[in-house]
Amino acid sequence: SQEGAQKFDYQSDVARLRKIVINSLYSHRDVFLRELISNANDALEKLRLISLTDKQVLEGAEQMNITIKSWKEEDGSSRLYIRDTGIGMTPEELTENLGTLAKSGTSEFLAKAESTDTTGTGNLIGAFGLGFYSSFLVADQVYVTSVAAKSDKNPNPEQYVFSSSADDSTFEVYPDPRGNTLGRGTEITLVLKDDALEYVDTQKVTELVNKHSSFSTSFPIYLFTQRTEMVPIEEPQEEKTVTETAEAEDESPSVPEEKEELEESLDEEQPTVEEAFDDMMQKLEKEDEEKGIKTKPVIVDEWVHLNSQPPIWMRDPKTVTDEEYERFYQATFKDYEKPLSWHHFSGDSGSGVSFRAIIFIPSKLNDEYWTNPLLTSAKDVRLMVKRVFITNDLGEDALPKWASWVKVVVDAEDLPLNVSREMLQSNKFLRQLKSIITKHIIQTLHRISSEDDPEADEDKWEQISQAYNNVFKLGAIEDRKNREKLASLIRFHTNQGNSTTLDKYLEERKKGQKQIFYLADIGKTTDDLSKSIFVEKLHARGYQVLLLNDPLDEIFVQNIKNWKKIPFQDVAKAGLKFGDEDADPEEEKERQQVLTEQYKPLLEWLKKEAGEIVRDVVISNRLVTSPCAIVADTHGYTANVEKMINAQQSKANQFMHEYAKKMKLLEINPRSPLIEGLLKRVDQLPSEEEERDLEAEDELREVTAVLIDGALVRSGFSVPDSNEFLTRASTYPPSLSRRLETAKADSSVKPAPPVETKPVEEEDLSFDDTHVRVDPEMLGLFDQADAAAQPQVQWEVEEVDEEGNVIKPVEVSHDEL
Ligand SMILES: Nc1ncnc2c1ncn2[C@@H]1O[C@H](COP(=O)(O)OP(=O)(O)OP(=O)(O)O)[C@@H](O)[C@H]1O
Repeated sequence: SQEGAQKFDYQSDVARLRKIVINSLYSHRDVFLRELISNANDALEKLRLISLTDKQVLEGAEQMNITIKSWKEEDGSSRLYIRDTGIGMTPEELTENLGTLAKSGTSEFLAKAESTDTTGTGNLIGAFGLGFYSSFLVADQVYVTSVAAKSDKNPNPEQYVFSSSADDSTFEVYPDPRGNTLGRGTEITLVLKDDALEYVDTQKVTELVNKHSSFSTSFPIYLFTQRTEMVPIEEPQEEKTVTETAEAEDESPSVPEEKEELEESLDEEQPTVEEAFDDMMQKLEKEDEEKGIKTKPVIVDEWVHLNSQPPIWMRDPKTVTDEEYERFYQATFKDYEKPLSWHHFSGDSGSGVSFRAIIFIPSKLNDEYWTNPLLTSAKDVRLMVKRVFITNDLGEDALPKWASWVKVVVDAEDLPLNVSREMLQSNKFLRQLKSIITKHIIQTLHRISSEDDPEADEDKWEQISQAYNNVFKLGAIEDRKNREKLASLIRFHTNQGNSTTLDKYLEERKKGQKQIFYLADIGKTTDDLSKSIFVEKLHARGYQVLLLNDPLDEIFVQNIKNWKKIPFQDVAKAGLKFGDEDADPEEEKERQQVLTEQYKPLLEWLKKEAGEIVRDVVISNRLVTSPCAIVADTHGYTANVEKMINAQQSKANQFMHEYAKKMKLLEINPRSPLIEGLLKRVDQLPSEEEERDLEAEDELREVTAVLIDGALVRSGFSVPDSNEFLTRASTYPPSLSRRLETAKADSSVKPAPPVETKPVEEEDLSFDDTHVRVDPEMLGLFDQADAAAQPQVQWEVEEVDEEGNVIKPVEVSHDEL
């Protein structure tokens, strides 16, 4: 062990992590280079950021870059050096940063990794990033040599070494006996394992850097290479550019100032293995001999600039391949899955700032999003100024809440480099950024979904729809300005077994139809919903009903209220109209009156029996085979809303709730034989008080109770005492139970008229808005205090498009996208 060395035990989590890395990730070991370069890049970014306010940190090393060198030592070991001139580490930081794991969620990660097979772990790495410990995938022994940047606190930083072998449970930290050779920054020395010698091959390294790091690293990466040149023998000139191979290893890599010249050599073939070298020599000698010149081969050292291409967002989108976008996304946002889609654009904001940006749509939302969608704030808007990373924390309001999942890189040309908290609020460009990004997300989505856009992609839209359908609902509720555009993206299931959008629904509506029919019941399957008694007649007649089973649905519908002026109609509520009711409303009224008169005794009887539950009993126009249904009055709660309200902790207005709960109607189906039978039996009851048949009344009361309870259940409401219902049903005389089950109504219906051909605008539409509303706040969807303190207006920032035109806050129809 080295002189002055301090020995430390790894923190237990580190020991576990290293074990996982070493044991199970063999097939993923290429990642080590990406991880080390990413750390180097981070260290350089930190340095650059501090240097904006404290110039002295730059002392010690002039340039900011990353250098990679592979070398075969005299002792036979092959080593890979990855060095950066970044912020560096003090000996305390070496111990702290490399000996412990500070990351949150580490333990869960470890537990997961230890319990999954290697393929699963491969994915985990991508998501988690193993960082420095991945070194041990390829190295038996690792040294981290580091000199921290100069600061007031640390005016004379010294060079220290962290040393650890792959199978040690301890590590050492000691002062470097060579003194300060780095100037500033960190050098990782990997003593490669015998089975990892492929990484000394410069071509292999070049390949890996190109693949994983070249787009995401904003500092130059140089790779040490050697090239053979033929030098004429006659003129024994000083070999300035030629170094003996053995010397180079002592020298810490210093990168030539004239980088440009060297870049071309990237494409040239570089002999890296001995056979290739010999071949080359022979060829060159032969060529020179042919020319009659006497030459000898010499080896020229070179630092080749690997990432000489401008960063991906600065390039012309036409020149960037899909694969490059995908790799860039995965490396930058640490997602092991590919993005579903992206949009690369540039613009000029009204405040004169030109910028370039790429927005990415991840393959799925992370779990956090739905735990509290309105409290999550955007974490992945990476702001750069002239290629320099500034921040990925643009504050609470960087994006609307519904869009907090989007991943963005944005590079602005003329923004002060020291973006502070206050600046985020006061800078005009940064304030505009939100609407610029939002607008582009929506445009991208519309392009993929719209049927007549050249970029439309049905399969992709299917995937996006799967992952983001609810996000669009949330967006339509939250973001009033973009409500229409977001709502038009939502897909709904229907009773006809397909899915549809609101626009398509209107296109396919029937003649005369002036309502958008929907049935909402949280948690039911769409299959269950399609069998609901409220849907039966609409379905039989051929009308489309949207089947909504997500908690957000009801809130969405109630917030937007109508689509293109056609109101939504809950089919479980009063007010349902087909739109083709008999031409003469008088006639219809008359028929209703005749029926009401005919059924009067039964209606009265039922009203007495169901008085606790419903406000009134009426003849139904919505039932086909079912004998009866419980329907919410216009001002009442449907079963779904009642469920949502009951789930709420605080029932602020108890009186209102009790009132709304009572606002139900019992509708009976005059065509049901059961109802007809019931009418007969009520009629048969003796009318004179003294002749009452108490036994017959009791029996009838039982039948009625079963019927009402059944209606409650089938209408989605809960039965006051469901046990009682079951007992009642089971104790009922078998003959009657059987009748209850088998009695079938005449199920013939009149089919709906053909599809409406007139556009919506030409129709005479009027609707009332007296329906009971579910207030999103009441349902705890929005944080109440928050919502009160920050009214909706907070999103209404002044919007300026990329061309600099102020966009007036007028409603833009989604067709204009
Ligand atoms: N080249 C370096 N220069 C300066 N500090 C470094 C360097 N490499 C690592 N570190 C320090 O060591 C810490 C641990 O590194 P490690 O790679 O294990 O995790 P990370 O970089 O924080 O996370 P991850 O790589 O998973 O994103 C870093 O956070 C950083 O502070």
